[in-house]
Order: sequence, then structure tokens, then C-alpha cells
Amino acid sequence: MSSKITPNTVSSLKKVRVGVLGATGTVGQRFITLLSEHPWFIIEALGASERSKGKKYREAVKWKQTIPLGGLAADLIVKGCTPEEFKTCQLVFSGLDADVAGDIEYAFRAANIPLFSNAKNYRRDPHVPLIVPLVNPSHFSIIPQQQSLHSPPLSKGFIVTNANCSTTGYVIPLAALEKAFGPIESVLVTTMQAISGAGYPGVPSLDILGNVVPYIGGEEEKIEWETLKILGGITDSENETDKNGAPLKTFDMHQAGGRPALRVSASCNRVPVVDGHMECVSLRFHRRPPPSPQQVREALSVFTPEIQSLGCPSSPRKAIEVFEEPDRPQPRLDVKGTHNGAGVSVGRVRQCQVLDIKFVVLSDNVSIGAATSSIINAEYAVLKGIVS
Ligand SMILES: NC(=O)C1=CN([C@@H]2O[C@H](COP(=O)(O)OP(=O)(O)OC[C@H]3O[C@@H](n4cnc5c(N)ncnc54)[C@H](OP(=O)(O)O)[C@@H]3O)[C@@H](O)[C@H]2O)C=CC1
Ligand SMILES: N[C@@H](CC(=O)OP(=O)(O)O)C(=O)O
Repeated sequence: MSSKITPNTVSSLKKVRVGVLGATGTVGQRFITLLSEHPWFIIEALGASERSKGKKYREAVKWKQTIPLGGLAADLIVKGCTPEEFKTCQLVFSGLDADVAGDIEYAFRAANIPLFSNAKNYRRDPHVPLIVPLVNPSHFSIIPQQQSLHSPPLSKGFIVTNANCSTTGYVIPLAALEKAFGPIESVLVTTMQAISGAGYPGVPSLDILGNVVPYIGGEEEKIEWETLKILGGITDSENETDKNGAPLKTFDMHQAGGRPALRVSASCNRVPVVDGHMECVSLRFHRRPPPSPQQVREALSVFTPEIQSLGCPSSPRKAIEVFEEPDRPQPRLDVKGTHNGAGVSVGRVRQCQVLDIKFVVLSDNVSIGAATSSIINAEYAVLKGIVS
């Protein structure tokens, strides 16, 4: 496909054939729901574990979505997760358990199948982009390097990851604020994470009902470093070159051009909420004097990511909904927001007596925190001719 492709030309072409790995899981089910009505993509193949393989999807899955399972996917036979079984797919989404995602996703890339992953396995890879589509789709520019460094070099295959669900939710307002007011110096974030973030069946009811668990293994570290990769840029490496002697591209981890290092401290809690991660954020800007709460509200409200102006069909109508009411957003009332969980909601923007500004952000951990992000990333790749 040429880079002149527009949303209208994609709509008039034959639908892109897609597969879903981990299709029976919490994220996999959200993929099925969103893809069943997708204007550009059609589900071609579904994969899961040996437990599910060979069964009709409707028999293999414990369907937990509020929308009934219907459409073509319900009667597809679930396959194993091997590239051979997905060779007719033009791209594949992965909602695989991280314990198995590493080898399986590697095999798909090696078989020249573009793969959009929710799992954590390749997020730290120096040649794999970690893309929150409302923030840093420009990081797709690392893909040619990822393909050329693979042995043998790849013509079509690549891996794109999306972020941890808590990172995704709060990094969207951070990006809007950096765009408006320049670098952020420090961030304190405290999460209240929904049970669905732990997959199905997830946290035992006796542990979570009427309770708060102040620990989610590995989560705080992920939020702290993923933020730097996502909000940073891509620069030329000082000491690594390709086979022609040209500098390799590298993620600057938010430190390019003498920018002050961004320091992030995260505290993560599991709370008895079904869907929707709420995060309390306090931050300090580099610039002095810092913006006022009203300027922050306005900057968040007008934030328009590139994917919106490009016309990606799953992008939210409004990226950040800003609430004025003192007791909103709330997970039960606001998790779906204005566009089926594809945007985020911010409220309680106010002055912080220790840093500069504080606010609360709510995101749908299974939608923009997982499946919706992968889908928008794939739409962007189709529009940019990165997938054909
Ligand atoms: N839930 C969330 O909010 C978020 C999750 N993620 C990440 O997304 C991924 C999926 O999460 P989630 O949906 O919650 O997890 P689930 O536990 O709900 O689902 C896991 C999926 O992986 C499949 N699977 C397990 N073992 C194998 C195997 N050996 N071979 C092939 N398939 C296998 C399961 O199939 P079967 O049913 O047959 O066992 C199931 O489809 C994880 O990596 C998670 O960290 C990322 C962001 C948010
Ligand atoms: N750990 C997150 C969900 C998740 O799976 O994260 P990751 O994709 O970073 O492993 C939660 O429990 O809410």
C-alpha cells in the first residue's frame, strides 16, 4: 500500500484479514467484541491454548462481555497458536498470557506476520516500539530497523507492543501536558486498579471483596520505566551502528536534547472494581512558573492526537474528557466515557501544595488499556502503509 492511503480508500478496499491469539481471555474477548463490528478488519482466525483448540469459539470461551457473543467469530474453530495456522492473516493481535507470549509472538514475527501485542514480553526490547496510540505512534519509525536486524531480515513481520494498562491511562494526560507546557520533571502516581486487570478468573473474591490489596507484582516498576520509553523520542545511537556503519536508532527514554530526566514514582493497589483503573497523579513541570489548574484543564480538553486527525476509526471522538464536578470521574459511571472506553476521563484538576498540579484519571483497562490500543495501532499501520 502507498503512504497516500486515506480512511476513505481503506474503507473501499477488501477488509484486512486479522487473527487473535489468546482469543478466549479477558483481553481476547474485548478484541472479538471490537473487531466484530470493525469497518476495516475481519476476523479470520482465533487461537488459544490446548484446552480450547479444536472447539467452536462459543464452546471454548467463558464469555464475560456485556454485549452478547454473536457474528462470525462465535462459530470459528479455535486453533493452536502457530504461524502456520494463521498464514492467511494479514496481521495478528495477541492477548496471550505473558508466560507463553514470548516464544509464540517471536515465531509469528519470524513468519513475516505483523503482530500487535498486549503482553509485556517485548516492551523493553530496544528495537520494539511501545506504543500508546494517542501518544506516540511516531515510534512506528523503528520498525524498518527491527525488520532489518532480524536474521534473516523480514519484509513484513514485526512486533508492536502496547503498554501496561495503568501506564496507558495516565500517560495520555501527561503527553497532553508536555505538548502544551513542555517537559514534566517528576510524577507521583497512585493507582486503584480494577479486578479485570488480572485476567479471568483473576483475584480470588475472598481476597478482594470489601478489601484493598496494596500490591500488584511488577506493576510499579513497569509504570515507572514504560512512561520514559513512551514519552521519550527516538535518536541516533552514539555507539551502535548497522552493517553499513550508519548509527542505529534508539529510544532516548525522555532524556534527549538535555531534557531534564523525568522521575516517576508509582504505588499500585487492587480495588474491588470490575472495570476501570483510577489513578491519582501529582506532577511538577520544568517550566517556572507552572501553568494554573485552569490552563491545565484547557490543555487537556483540547488535546487532539494524530490518530484522531488521521481518521483511525477506533480513535475516541474526544481523547480526554475533563470533568468539572468535584466527585467525577467514577468507574461505575464513567469507565466507557464518550467513545466505548477509547478515551480517558480526568477530574479534580487542582493545585498541589508539594509539586505543581494534581488530578485523577480514569481509563478502561481492557479497552484503551489493552485491546483498543492494539486495534488503533493496527489502523495506524494500515493507514501509513506499514501493513499491507
Ligand atoms: N486484562 C487487562 O486489563 C490487561 C491485560 N494485559 C495483558 O494481556 C495479556 C492477556 O491478558 P488477559 O486477557 O487478562 O489474560 P487471560 O488469562 O484472561 O487470558 C489468557 C489467554 O491466553 C491463552 N493461553 C494461555 N496459555 C496458552 C498457551 N500455552 N498457548 C496458547 N494460548 C494460551 C488463554 O487461552 P485458554 O482460554 O485456552 O486457556 C487465554 O486466551 C496478558 O499478557 C496481560 O498481561 C495488558 C493490559 C491490560
Ligand atoms: N497488571 C495489570 C494488567 C496487565 O496484565 O499488565 P501487563 O500487560 O503490564 O502485564 C493489572 O493487573 O491491572
